[in-house]
Amino acid sequence: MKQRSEKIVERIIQEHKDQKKKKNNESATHEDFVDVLLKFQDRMTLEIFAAGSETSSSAVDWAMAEMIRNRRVMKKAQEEVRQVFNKKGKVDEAGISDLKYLKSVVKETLRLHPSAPLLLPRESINAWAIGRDPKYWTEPESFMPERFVDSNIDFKGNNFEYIPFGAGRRICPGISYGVLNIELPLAFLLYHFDWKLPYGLKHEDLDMTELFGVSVRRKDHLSVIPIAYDDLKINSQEG
Ligand code: HEM
Repeated sequence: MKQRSEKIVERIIQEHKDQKKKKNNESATHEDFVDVLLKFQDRMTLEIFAAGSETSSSAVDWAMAEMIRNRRVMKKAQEEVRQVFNKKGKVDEAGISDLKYLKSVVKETLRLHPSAPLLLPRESINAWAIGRDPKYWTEPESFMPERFVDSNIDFKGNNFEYIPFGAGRRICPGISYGVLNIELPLAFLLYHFDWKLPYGLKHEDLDMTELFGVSVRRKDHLSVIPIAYDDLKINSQEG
């Protein structure tokens, strides 16, 4: 029964799409309810895709850059990830909740580098500046995930000094998905690889210049050399 009704809906959608193609060449266009729904669906899909992709990928980029610059943090986060997933030999979603320190790394990343710094469309609020305000944060310019380890501050907009996802009625509806979309790739990157900078660059000299816009991206692409964990394990067994 379900299959039959799905087929009927699919046929209606296809008919409307075909008609739309035909109508594009004619001046007078008449839209019915299905046409409007199709338009709405396309826009929604696009908007949700846009809202959820660059925000998370820019956070992953900044988290990696901060950890590469702060070797102590990288070591601690990597040890945690490997300790949690070593038995399984691979990273999976189920183990992410055990990554207490990595979760703090993500929080600290979004404090210093909120993906939507001006909380668009609320241009009057600057989450970037609030996250670095010395009234609320000790050593605000330092990357110290420890500040979140035993703290109650979360992403839900209850603490106005920390609002990377906004607050109140229009708070980001994609928080859980967005955060997982940062934590999971980071866990993969830290589990499977060690990271070093090319051309003998010093970690502490890594350029962190920001490029401001709707989002705050790195001005320069992050170029890093991955060293596979499997190779490291083999080398340490041989040596
Ligand atoms: C790191 C990831 C993300 C960050 C930092 C982020 C941040 C934000 C911020 C600051 C807002 C504006 C809140 C306000 O106006 O007060 C927002 C709104 C929104 N976000 Fe996100 N977001 C992220 C991921 C996502 C994902 C994954 C989705 C969807 C799957 C999503 C969907 C939306 C939508 C639909 C709105 C508009 C809500 C409204 O106006 O009622 N976001 N987001």
